[in-house]
Amino acid sequence: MKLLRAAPIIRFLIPKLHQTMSRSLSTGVFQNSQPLNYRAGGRVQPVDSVGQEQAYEPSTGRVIATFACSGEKEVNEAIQSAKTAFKIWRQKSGMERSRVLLEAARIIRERSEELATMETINNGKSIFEARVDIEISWQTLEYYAGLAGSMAGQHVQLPGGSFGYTRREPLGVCVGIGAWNYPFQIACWKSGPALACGNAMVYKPSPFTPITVVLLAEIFTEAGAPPGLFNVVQGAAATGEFLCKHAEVAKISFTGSVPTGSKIMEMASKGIKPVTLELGGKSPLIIFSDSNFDNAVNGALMANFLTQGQVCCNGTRVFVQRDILQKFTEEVVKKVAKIKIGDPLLEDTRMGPLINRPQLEKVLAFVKGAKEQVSCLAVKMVKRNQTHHEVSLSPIGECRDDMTCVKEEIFGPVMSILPFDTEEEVLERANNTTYGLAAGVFSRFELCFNTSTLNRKI
Ligand SMILES: NC(=O)c1ccc[n+]([C@@H]2O[C@H](COP(=O)([O-])OP(=O)(O)OC[C@H]3O[C@@H](n4cnc5c(N)ncnc54)[C@H](O)[C@@H]3O)[C@@H](O)[C@H]2O)c1
Ligand SMILES: C[N+](C)(C)CCCC=O
Repeated sequence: MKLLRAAPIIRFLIPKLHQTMSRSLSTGVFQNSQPLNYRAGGRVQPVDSVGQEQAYEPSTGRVIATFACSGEKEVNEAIQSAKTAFKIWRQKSGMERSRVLLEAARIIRERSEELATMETINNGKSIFEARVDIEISWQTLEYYAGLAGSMAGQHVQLPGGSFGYTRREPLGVCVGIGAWNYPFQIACWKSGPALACGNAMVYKPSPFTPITVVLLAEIFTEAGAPPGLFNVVQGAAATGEFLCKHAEVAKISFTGSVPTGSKIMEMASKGIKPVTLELGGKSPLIIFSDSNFDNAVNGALMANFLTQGQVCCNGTRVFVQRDILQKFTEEVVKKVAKIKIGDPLLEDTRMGPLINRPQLEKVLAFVKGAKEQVSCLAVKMVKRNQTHHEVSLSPIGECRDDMTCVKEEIFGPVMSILPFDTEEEVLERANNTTYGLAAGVFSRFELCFNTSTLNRKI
């Protein structure tokens, strides 16, 4: 049974204003002291390791966790733990599985402020955004809980009164490997459908963000999942490879970059394992001059600066119809200047730091390269914060399709603005990318589009 895939469409989420809740943690305080691996229903230290990693609090650059990367033996232990739970879980009815997922969703909702705070500390995104992430996380589990009870096979009438039927059966032990930009949410996207369908899971988060997924593992146990149903191994590429190559893994669900996705597919092919890949993007956002101007500007800001621009489906190639180009660029620059950058745990902060120093350097190199490619380029460095993982907001004026910053995924707060004249021209250019992930259109006309072909219906 395949894991279900989230719709690859930009959703212009309007974050809700949440009630301010009391928090015991502030920036610069949290220090992890517990094991970060999880198997057989509890936190454990790995039985072997392939090196060590450190996780940081991006807003201060402090090390908040030092942990061993799980070796081959520990990966095997986690898979055996999942196998044990699978034997119990696969016998449960959909309704029984649904109850556990609904209870997990309820606990997440109840603990959402604590979870959002931890996500902010380890990832750097503003608490304002992290709350939305946690809300989407429990909604994801609720959604799959809703499907669990109604999954059924088919009955096929055959000649002579015979019949055939199909059953939907779980695969077994599924592996989830996640990225660092939405640590808790990605773990829910993967575990929700896998567990709802009767599978067990071993999950490996990014070594940059090891903290919150272990809280999810504890929540599943508290919700009534059999011990071993959802396990966590920590580590980087080597640990991920042990997981992908393990003979008893039935399926791999991966979220991350295109180069890693390609390696995962290759490893999976050796064991003829099905894979689900959620990879990077360089998505177009097309703004026609007839669109509601304020909506379009706000949409472009969200599609470029959410989570400091570190979002897979961001609309980073912003195509703007030429007659509104100047007005649009001026308005974006004005609004970007007002985005409050700072301590991500403060209520009014809307942008925190990038995930780490290498990511910041990568982003700044793209901006520098863009300046070199176009002499009249307007790069607006609006503001930098004072911590060591500074953020620069850089809407880049009048880019060309052949520029590196337009072709490659930057994964940072950089918006490339590209003028266009006609609908036919922009559809051609929007689709001219090696990535296929999301797309957005602002217009007053009725539109239909998919990730590979954009068609405008009047
Ligand atoms: N499409 C989506 O839904 C989605 C969502 C979030 C992020 N992303 C993409 O993720 C990328 C950013 O995340 P990242 O930097 O963590 O990506 P990444 O590819 O570097 O790492 C992703 C995960 O893969 C692991 N990994 C690395 N090498 C591996 C290997 N050889 N074998 C097995 N596992 C391995 C990492 O440890 C991490 O857990 C961006 O490209 C972004 O667009 C996509
Ligand atoms: C659609 N969300 C909620 C912004 C999540 C996107 C995750 C991709 O990086």
